[in-house]
Parts: sequence; structure tokens; C-alpha cells
Amino acid sequence: MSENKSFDELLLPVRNDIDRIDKELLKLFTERMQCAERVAEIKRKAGIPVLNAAREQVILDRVKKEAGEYGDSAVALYSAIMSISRARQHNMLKSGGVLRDLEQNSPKTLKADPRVICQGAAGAFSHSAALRLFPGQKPIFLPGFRDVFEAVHNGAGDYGVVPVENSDAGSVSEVYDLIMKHRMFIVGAADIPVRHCLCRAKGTGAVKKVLSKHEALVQCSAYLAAHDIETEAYSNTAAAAKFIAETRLEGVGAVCSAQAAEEYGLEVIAADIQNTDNNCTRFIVISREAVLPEDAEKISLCFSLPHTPGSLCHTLERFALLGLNLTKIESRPIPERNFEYDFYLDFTGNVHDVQTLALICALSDEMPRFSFLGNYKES
Ligand SMILES: O=C(O)C(=O)C[C@]1(C(=O)O)C=C[C@@H](O)C=C1
Repeated sequence: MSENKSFDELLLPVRNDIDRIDKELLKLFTERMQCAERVAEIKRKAGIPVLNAAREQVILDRVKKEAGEYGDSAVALYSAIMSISRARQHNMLKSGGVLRDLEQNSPKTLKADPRVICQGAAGAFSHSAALRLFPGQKPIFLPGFRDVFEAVHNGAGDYGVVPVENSDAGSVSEVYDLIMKHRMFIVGAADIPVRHCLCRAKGTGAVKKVLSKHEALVQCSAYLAAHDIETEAYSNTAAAAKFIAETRLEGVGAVCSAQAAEEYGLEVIAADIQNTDNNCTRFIVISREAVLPEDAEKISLCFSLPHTPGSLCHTLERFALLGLNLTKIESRPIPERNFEYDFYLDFTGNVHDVQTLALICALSDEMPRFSFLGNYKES
């Protein structure tokens, strides 16, 4: 430090330079945005899409080359500038018309007195979830997830209640795939605490093997391994309980809820055998039509991304720019497309918010595949 000057005094001239440069940058940024608006008007007349990936690549290659040692940083900066440019154009062109119609015209409340479909049998965790989500309704049980989706798809039921994720065992991938296959909307969600019991038919001997849903067996893996109990996957926890109550197979037990044990008159040998104390499963409500409450708080989307460097990062940045909090991201392989993926994204937000709707509409226009899955309340 020079003899008599403070750090502030030393910084002053360089900060003055930065302020002067920022002023110029801002002026140029504003001018560039006005160019983007002119481009949008031309695109409106010509009916061409906002995104032009080839043009963006030409710009990115050029700035990388011209910025020398700052090449990669310049690419990051220009990617952000062009993302903002696209967002402006999408707003002007009111992109994503289908989604805007959905936001305007979808019902805001769930149907009264609906027919609710669940997988499994009475006493299943889906049953608890259905009672939490639709108090007073008597759900209809079908054997598989596929049956639940088909029943809702063909109108035999209004809503289906299915699990999507467990805090210990992770996602139920079959359900994610069925959501896409049947183009269902998610219209509600609830987190249900999951406590498993080891049960047997009264009067049968020591349990050597248990039947239960695959996910439940995973959630109880530590206990079952410690007690040398063989496992066999069954369609559902409560269905397994019902099966062993009916067949009374010697040495065969079930892993199920205390309610299922009671429902089918089983003896509980050990309670709370799950690996973790706060074991919890998230259930969603699926529907053929969207329901978009004014106070919905969670949005789910599914999209694929172009195979370009940083495409996921730049997409997520757009959520950050609006202060939207991502609560889940998951990738699933796209059937028949080797090593290409759909991304499932959950974030807190409401589609009736103008900026959030604009972002979703912009993404729907830009992504190779895009589905808005729903905006719902969590109970
Ligand atoms: O040149 C265009 O077509 C534009 O829309 C402008 C612009 C940009 O900001 O440079 C924005 C979006 C396109 O994806 C490509 C480039």
C-alpha cells in the first residue's frame, strides 16, 4: 500500500472505470434487447419459432474465439444474454398458447364426491393416502398401477392415488413412466408416514420368507437381512397380507402396515421394522384433466433437453432468475431412444403468476419434448 493512501482511495479509479464500463454495457444490453424485440416482430409475421439454436451457436463460437483467455466465461455470459433475449421474445409473442388456455380455462377445484382409484387392497398405504386426500370417500382397489392409470384414462374413475417416491427407497419409476404414457395431470399430493410390520397368519410357525411390495422390502432390508428372512416381491403390501391370511402358508409372512395386519386378522411379530424412523412416501393424485387452484404451490414438468453443453444448467438458471425453488429433479430414459432422457422437475410456484406462466410457456416452445404435468396443493 502506498504511504498515505487507503485501500478505498486506491480502488477508486479502477471502480470509476468499472462504473463507466457498466454504463456502456447497460446501454449496449438495452440496445441488444431492442434488437431482440425487432426480431420478435419479424418472427411473429413469419410465424417462425423464437429459438434458433444454429444462430446461437454461431454467436457462441465467435465470442469464444474473440474473447481469448476469457472465452469460456464469454460463452456463459452470452448464453445468459440470449436466454434473456428469448424470454423477452416469448413474452411478446405470447408463446405456449395451449398452456395459456389451460391456465385460463381449467377448473380450480377438484370434483366433489369423486370416484377414487387405488392400487392394492384395503389397508395399503395408498388407502391411507386416499383417505387423507379425499376424506370420507371409499376408494376402489385395482391390482396394478397400470390398472389405476387405465381406469382413470378410460373414465372408470375420476382420480387415481399412486406413490411416486419414498424417502428411503427413492422414486417409483413405473408410475413416472405411466404418467407420460397416459398423459395424466397431477392434481394433488400428500406425504404419508410409512411404518412397516412383520406379520404372519395366526398359528403359523417362524417366518422364513416374507412377501411384500418390492419398495417395502427395500425399506425393511436391514431388519430382514439381520433376521435371515428371504424376500419375495408381491404386487402390494396389503395384497400380500391378504394372501398370507387366506393361504396360511407355513413359514411365510408379510411386510405390511398395522392397518393391513388388522384388516386381515394377522399376528404382528415385529412393528416398525423399516430402515429409517422418518420413512415417508409421497403419493400423487392423477387426473385426465388439469385442475389449477389459485393457491396451488407445486408445479411438475417433464421435458427433454437439446444435446448441447450446459443445456440443463441454462434451463435451471431460468428458474433461479425468477427465484423459483426446485424441489426435485429426476431423469428417466425415453423408451426406444437409446440414452436419451426426459427430466422431471418439481418446483414451488403457481401458474397463475404471470412470470412463472411465461417461463413455462417459453420452455414448452423451446424444448424438444415438453409436458406440463400440473400445479397442485400438497397436504
Ligand atoms: O437471431 C435471432 O433469431 C434471435 O432471435 C436473436 C437471438 C439473440 O438474442 O441473439 C435470440 C434467440 C435465438 O435463439 C437466436 C438469437
